[in-house]
Amino acid sequence: MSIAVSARDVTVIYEDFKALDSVSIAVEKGQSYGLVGESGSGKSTLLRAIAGLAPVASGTLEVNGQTLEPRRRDKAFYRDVQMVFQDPYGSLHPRQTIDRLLQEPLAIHGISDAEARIARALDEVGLGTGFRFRYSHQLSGGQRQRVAIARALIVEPSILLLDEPTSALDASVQAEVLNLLEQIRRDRGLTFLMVSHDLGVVTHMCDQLAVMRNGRVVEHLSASDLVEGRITADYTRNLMVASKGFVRTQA
Ligand SMILES: Nc1ncnc2c1ncn2[C@@H]1O[C@H](COP(=O)(O)OP(=O)(O)OP(=O)(O)O)[C@@H](O)[C@H]1O
Repeated sequence: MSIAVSARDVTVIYEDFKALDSVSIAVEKGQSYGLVGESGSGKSTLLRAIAGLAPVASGTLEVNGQTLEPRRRDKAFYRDVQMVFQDPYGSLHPRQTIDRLLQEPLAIHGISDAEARIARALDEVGLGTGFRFRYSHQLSGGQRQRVAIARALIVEPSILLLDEPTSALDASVQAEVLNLLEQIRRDRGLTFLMVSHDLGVVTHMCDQLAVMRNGRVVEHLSASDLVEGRITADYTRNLMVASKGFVRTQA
């Protein structure tokens, strides 16, 4: 099995604060990998380090077999690795139409068949072309997050970095968006690296996970390790108690 994303002994230091301390993970191609831990444990910092947005002091990052320079990413990387953020209000300009928001990444990457791609992306996220000329401020939180996902998908990445993609949404909308993401992952054969503070969400979505605390990985687990109780760290047990449990989703 080939590796899509690898971090080896990655340390990130903000001024004098060590936000990541020698963190290693390996995400296989096509896998859905979770990063879980309480607030401030370093989950988003790891995603940002992969995206070239955090000051990596030491260690090695690789994407699809290519070693990444500490803070430089080439254009092909920004097409192949897309991020979806927690806040669908902050990440989409409210005064732009959905059409404009979807055209933007196509223009950045010099992709020409906009009509077909916009129609496909809107269909894939369950919005349809009727939404194309609406403004993002006219949409609900769940609809906005669908647009954010469409914006990531429209350039045909192989990897999605998902930073708490549903935690700003109501529970029922959260389940719908998680189901949608899982469907898209399967249909497109994508690799997911997904951050959540909620072990229930990660267990539902991910095959493998790393439990993080104070900038370190406490343990690496598979989803079945969790379900069958093969846990070694008390910290992970406490997270399980604090999590909402499994997110109930419709098939
Ligand atoms: N730009 C920055 N400058 C200084 N410290 C930072 C910066 N970004 C993050 N940190 C610190 O690094 C630590 C890890 O932050 P990070 O955002 O990765 O945590 P997290 O696990 O994603 O938390 P949350 O679930 O609250 O988003 C925190 O203590 C945070 O205050």
